[in-house]
Amino acid sequence: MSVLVVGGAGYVGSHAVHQLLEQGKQPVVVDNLQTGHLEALPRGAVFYKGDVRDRAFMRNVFKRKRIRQVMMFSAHSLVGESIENPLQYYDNNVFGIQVLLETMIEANVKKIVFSSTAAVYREPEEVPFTEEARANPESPYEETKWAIEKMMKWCEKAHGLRYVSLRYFNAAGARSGGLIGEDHRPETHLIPIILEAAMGKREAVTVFGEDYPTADGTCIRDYIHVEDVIAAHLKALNHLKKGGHSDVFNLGSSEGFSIKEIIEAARTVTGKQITVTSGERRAGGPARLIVSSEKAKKMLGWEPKRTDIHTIIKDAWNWHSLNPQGYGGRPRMS
Ligand SMILES: NC(=O)c1ccc[n+]([C@@H]2O[C@H](COP(=O)([O-])OP(=O)(O)OC[C@H]3O[C@@H](n4cnc5c(N)ncnc54)[C@H](O)[C@@H]3O)[C@@H](O)[C@H]2O)c1
Ligand SMILES: O=c1ccn([C@@H]2O[C@H](COP(=O)(O)OP(=O)(O)O[C@H]3O[C@H](CO)[C@@H](O)[C@H](O)[C@H]3O)[C@@H](O)[C@H]2O)c(=O)[nH]1
Repeated sequence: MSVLVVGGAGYVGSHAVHQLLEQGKQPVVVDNLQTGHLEALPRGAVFYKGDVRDRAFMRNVFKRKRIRQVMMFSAHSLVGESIENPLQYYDNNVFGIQVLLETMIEANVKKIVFSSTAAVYREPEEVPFTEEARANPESPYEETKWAIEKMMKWCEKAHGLRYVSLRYFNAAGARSGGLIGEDHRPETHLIPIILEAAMGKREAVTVFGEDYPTADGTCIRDYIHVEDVIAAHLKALNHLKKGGHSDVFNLGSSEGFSIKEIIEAARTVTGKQITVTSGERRAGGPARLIVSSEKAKKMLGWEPKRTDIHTIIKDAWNWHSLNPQGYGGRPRMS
């Protein structure tokens, strides 16, 4: 059974490709490689280089392969950049999935698992928060994810599409063995930045704001192992395959860590000195974001396995240590 993985050469998507193969499924990857890496794809994956917004290209992919289900990862996904370039975000994220859904429906493929974000909620008063918390996107990035969830809902009504939307926060860690991992350029995410400082690739980590209303003044986030994120995607595919209805699920560890706690954990894991400097608050950065994943556990049977923050950082450190230049210069794996 072929599963189309749009954005499968990216950080999160490439972990999906590897897990799909492991489960005996055939991943068919579409990626324009704007932020993804060909070297992240195993030989067993079918790869089509192209843009999801290109209708003719997408029609051709559906013609050539018998695709049954779709996983959608491709997007622009930086909050700050989206505030500066909103139309670029609507184009890649909203128009991108519009073309995907059009070509899926034409090809009579009606099951999709979508990577949303838990940032659609902003900062509810009570944490951890459930799917019932009020959505309140505050940046074009989050707004596009929210709009896509509604787009899929209307396509269900009109065309019988069935979807699962997974809302998560900070995906981190890497597949064990160090073959694939996080390599964003430029890197903006906290854990890889801390590890680059530990490796001496950058002088210091700048903490964005130390005056938040939290115990140590730094932002608290919910970090989730990327392999657990993908395990939930596979459970969601299975839910749809078995005839399950469309739904939205939060994914998280239900535990929050402050920036200073993450830095301290990274010092323990790596045994390296990590220099820290103070910086201004980053735009669109709420103090405390922690989700409840009880619904995904109950309805999808999902159980995250790598919840310990030291394990998450250790797996990321293994990838960084084995690949100090990221994917740069590395041959495609066999
Ligand atoms: N990384 C996180 O912590 C996190 C958290 C919540 C949600 N998400 C969501 O998960 C998804 C994947 O995130 P990521 O960190 O792996 O990002 P990424 O940039 O590593 O991966 C995105 C992939 O999509 C490809 N792509 C982008 N636009 C495309 C287009 N128009 N056509 C074809 N391919 C295209 C890129 O080349 C890349 O390989 C995104 O939708 C993101 O919003 C990520
Ligand atoms: O050099 C840095 C980088 C980050 N931070 C802080 O560390 C925390 C985590 O930052 P980061 O790893 O960039 O994640 P978020 O900004 O929380 O955003 C992530 O989580 C969002 C919620 O889903 C996703 O939508 C985004 O794609 C994903 O990047 C935030 O408080 C940042 O302000 C620093 O202090 N210094």
